Amino acid sequence: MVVLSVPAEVTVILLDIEGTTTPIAFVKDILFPYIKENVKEYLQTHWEEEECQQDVNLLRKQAEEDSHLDGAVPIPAASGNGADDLQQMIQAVVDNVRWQMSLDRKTTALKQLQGHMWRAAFAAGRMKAEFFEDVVPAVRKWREAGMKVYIYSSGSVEAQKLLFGHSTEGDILELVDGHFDTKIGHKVESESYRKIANSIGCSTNNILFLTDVTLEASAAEEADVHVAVVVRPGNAGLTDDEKTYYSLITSFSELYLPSST
Ligand SMILES: CSCCC(=O)C(=O)COP(=O)(O)O
Ligand SMILES: [Mg+2]
Repeated sequence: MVVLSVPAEVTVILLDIEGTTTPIAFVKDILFPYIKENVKEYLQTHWEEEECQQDVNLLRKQAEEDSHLDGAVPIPAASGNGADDLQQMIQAVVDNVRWQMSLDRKTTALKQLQGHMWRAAFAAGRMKAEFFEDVVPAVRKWREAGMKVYIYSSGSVEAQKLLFGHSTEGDILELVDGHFDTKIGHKVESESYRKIANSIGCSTNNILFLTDVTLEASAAEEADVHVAVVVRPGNAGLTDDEKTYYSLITSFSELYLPSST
C-alpha cells in the first residue's frame, strides 16, 4: 500500500466532500436531480417564507452579476401584480437554478437554496449520504491521534451538516470539528485558506487539505497549506504533470500520521 507521511507540523485535516469523502455519483445522480425535479414545487410551497425570500433575493443578485454570461437567466424584481406575475417569477428562478446547475456552478446563492431543499428530504429519510468506506475509520483514527478535522466544501454548511448527520454510516457529525463553505471565499482562491486558518486559530502550514480538484489544491498550496489530491472512482482524470506534481492518495488509509501507532 502507498503511504503518505503527514508532516509533523500538521494539526488540522481539512476535507473536501464531493470526490473526496463522498462519490461524485451520489452528488450528480441523487442530490442534484432531487433539486432539478423539485425546485418548482419547493418554491411554490415555500415562497412566502422569509428563508425562501432570502434565497430568491440572493439568486437575483447573483443573476445580475451573471448578466454578461452566455445563456444567463435573469430574475425580475417582484412587481406585486398578481398570480401570473408570481408564476413568471417562480419560473425565472427555476430556469436560473437549472441553468446554474447545468454548468455545475458553485455560487453561494445556488448552494444556499440547495441546502434548504435537501433538509426536508434528509429529515424524511428519503436520502442518506454516501461516504467512501475508508473515511469514517480514518477520521476516527486521526481524531484519536489528536488531529482536528474540518470540512471545506462548496456545498453550504447546512448541506454539509445534513450529509454528515444523515449518512449510510449513521450520524457522524460529531467527527467534525467545524465547517466552511463559500461564504469564507471560493475554493480556488488562496485567500480562502488563509481565512480558514485564521478562523481555526492556526497557521496555514498546520493544515493538510484533501481534495479531488487540482485548482483547489493549487490555491491552498499558494497559501502554504499542505495538500494531497484524492483519486477516487468517478473523479475527473489528472494530467501526467498533475500526477507527478501532487501527492496522490486513493484512500484515507494511505495517510500516515507520525504521532499515531
Ligand atoms: C456538501 S453539499 C453537496 C455537494 C455540493 O453541492 C457541492 O457543490 C460539493 O462541492 P465540493 O466542494 O464538496 O466538491
Ligand atoms: Mg470536490
